[in-house]
Amino acid sequence: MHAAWGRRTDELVDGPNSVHMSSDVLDMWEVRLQDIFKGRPHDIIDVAPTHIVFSFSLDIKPFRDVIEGMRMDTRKFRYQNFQELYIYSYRVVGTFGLMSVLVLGIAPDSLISAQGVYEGAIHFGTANQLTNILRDVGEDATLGRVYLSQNELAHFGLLDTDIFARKVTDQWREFMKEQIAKARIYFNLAEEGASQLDKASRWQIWSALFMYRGILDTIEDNGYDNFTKRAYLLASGSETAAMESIPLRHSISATNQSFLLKRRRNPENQFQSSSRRFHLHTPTRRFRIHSKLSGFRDSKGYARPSRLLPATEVKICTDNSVEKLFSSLRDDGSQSLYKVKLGTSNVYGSSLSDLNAGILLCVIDENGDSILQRIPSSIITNHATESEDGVLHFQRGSVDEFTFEGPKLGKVGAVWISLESGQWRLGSVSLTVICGKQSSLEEKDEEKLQYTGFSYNFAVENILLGEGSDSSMVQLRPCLVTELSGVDPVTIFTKGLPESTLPVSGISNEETMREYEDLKLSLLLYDAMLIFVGTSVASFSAGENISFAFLTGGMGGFFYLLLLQRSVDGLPAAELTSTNIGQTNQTFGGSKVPIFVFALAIGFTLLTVKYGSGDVPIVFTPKQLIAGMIGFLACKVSVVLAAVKPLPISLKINE
Ligand SMILES: CC(C)=CCC/C(C)=C/CC/C(C)=C/COP(=O)(O)OP(=O)(O)O
Repeated sequence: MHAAWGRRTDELVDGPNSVHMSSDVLDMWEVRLQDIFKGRPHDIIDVAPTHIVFSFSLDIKPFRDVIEGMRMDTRKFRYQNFQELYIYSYRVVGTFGLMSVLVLGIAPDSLISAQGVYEGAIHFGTANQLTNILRDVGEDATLGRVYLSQNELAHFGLLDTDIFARKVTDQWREFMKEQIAKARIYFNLAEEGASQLDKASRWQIWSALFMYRGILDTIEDNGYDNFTKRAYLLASGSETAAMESIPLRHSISATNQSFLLKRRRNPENQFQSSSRRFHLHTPTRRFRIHSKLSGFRDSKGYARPSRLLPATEVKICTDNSVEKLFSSLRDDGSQSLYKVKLGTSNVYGSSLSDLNAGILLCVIDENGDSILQRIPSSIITNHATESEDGVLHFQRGSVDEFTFEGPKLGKVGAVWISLESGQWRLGSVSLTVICGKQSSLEEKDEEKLQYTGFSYNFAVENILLGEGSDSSMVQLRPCLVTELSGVDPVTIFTKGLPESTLPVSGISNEETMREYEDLKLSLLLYDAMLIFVGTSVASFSAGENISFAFLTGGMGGFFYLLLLQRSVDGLPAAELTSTNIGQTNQTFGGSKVPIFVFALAIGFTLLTVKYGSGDVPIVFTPKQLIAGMIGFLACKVSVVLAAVKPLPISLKINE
């Protein structure tokens, strides 16, 4: 909770929107915090904190104190005495220590009271903050900030101006010696508390204590010149800089909440910025929030993931993994298998821009029961045989399929999709959930286990998430729910639903074919209408012969269109698509030949009736030739009409 929430809070002051930082923003942040504690997360990244709050029965007080620390940071640039500095240190770091104890755990055979351990944690925060302040005196001075007790400075005859002058004087050295001694006292007090932590967590805290203490040693080694030299841990060099860049908050959350908040270090961000505020330095910004500050979401209209349930890690969907998952699926109906298909848009630049980032997926059922999953951009499986090993996901035009096992949810009401950092354009989403149903005795004998499930489709149209977009998260509600049942769920999982049951998302083959069929039929109908109208007009205004010539030309044009359509249908692409369209093709496949034959029959009948008697000489006047030509050209006019406004005939027929 504290890691993810702290990181987001840190973003407010250090992130891209920090320029908007104001007391209003902090007030809003506090409202969001209260909502988390009421079980009403505003967005996907609030889901994990909400879960942790309820799982560990966390108290809201330290979180409020963090926000208060931020308020201090926006308005307070001088600290009169150590007391003020202590309060500030507690708020921005000690709070984190306090919250961590619950996650780290106290040893059952602890020699001191729980309160003593909590105090140790606060002391660690104080020691760490004092150390950071001493390390960053020079950097803070360039920002016009002095995080040192004014009274203590005065005690050594020092003023702010001495700090801005950046001179290592004797007074400064004496002052520094006293400050370092004080920080060491707090480290010692922290160590007493750390020794009472759960055995599994102790080593982590001890090593952190050891590392942070090293900063004080380095300041001494630098002759107390913290104006122009930065004290790295242990010694200078890339290795130590890298050590420094693994913040404790980070490693604690990674160890203890890994099932929820897996993240990697960003190798680009190895150096720290000025250490004030939360000291959640650059590497911790893996959970960057890209929503603009104006983008605080109104939670009305949003699904409420009020109860977060654990699920297994996400795996790449392969025949192998699906079979394994199904074989391990409990048949008491309490577990379900989930398969999610995430398509990345085809639009240029849609690929996930930050390869260290993951996609967050939250599946929320109608009762608020939810599963939160982090899907990394590349999943390394343990099985060397898996051909998909290390494949990069979320690339332009790709459709990535993942599976996981989780508790049985009710009907899915919504999914939330978000990305940790960078930018990504979502193209399509579908979700299939299969639940093993307990088989009856009779069925058990036959070893036939019935599976039930749902397939959910979501209408998605190239949704840009992250940088460059107003939002880092999207909520999708299912637009089509298909109920599934049967005895062979593996096929549905690996091969997907039969094409005919799939809905259209974007422009599918089926839709394209329907449009094509509409176009074809529109052409013929428009042409037939033009021939009919033209012939009628000609017979009233120019006589029978002219109208007959028009009709003959029109019929010629009609045949021409039919032949043209037949040859287009014969092209490989059309054949390919027609095999996919199933239903649509059946509707029109049968009628194509009769229309052609019917039209031919009418044409021949007309000609036979007209000329078969031998009364009319088969010689055409120029007027008749022109009328015939105009009749033929009616097919061209129908091409224009059909292109401008195709008649939606096939859709209607299908419906
Ligand atoms: C009983 C006991 C001692 C419990 C330990 C509690 C605990 C985990 C305290 C950590 C406080 C601390 C040093 C935070 C700084 O983390 P950071 O990663 O932000 O540090 P940085 O800003 O200096 O890099």
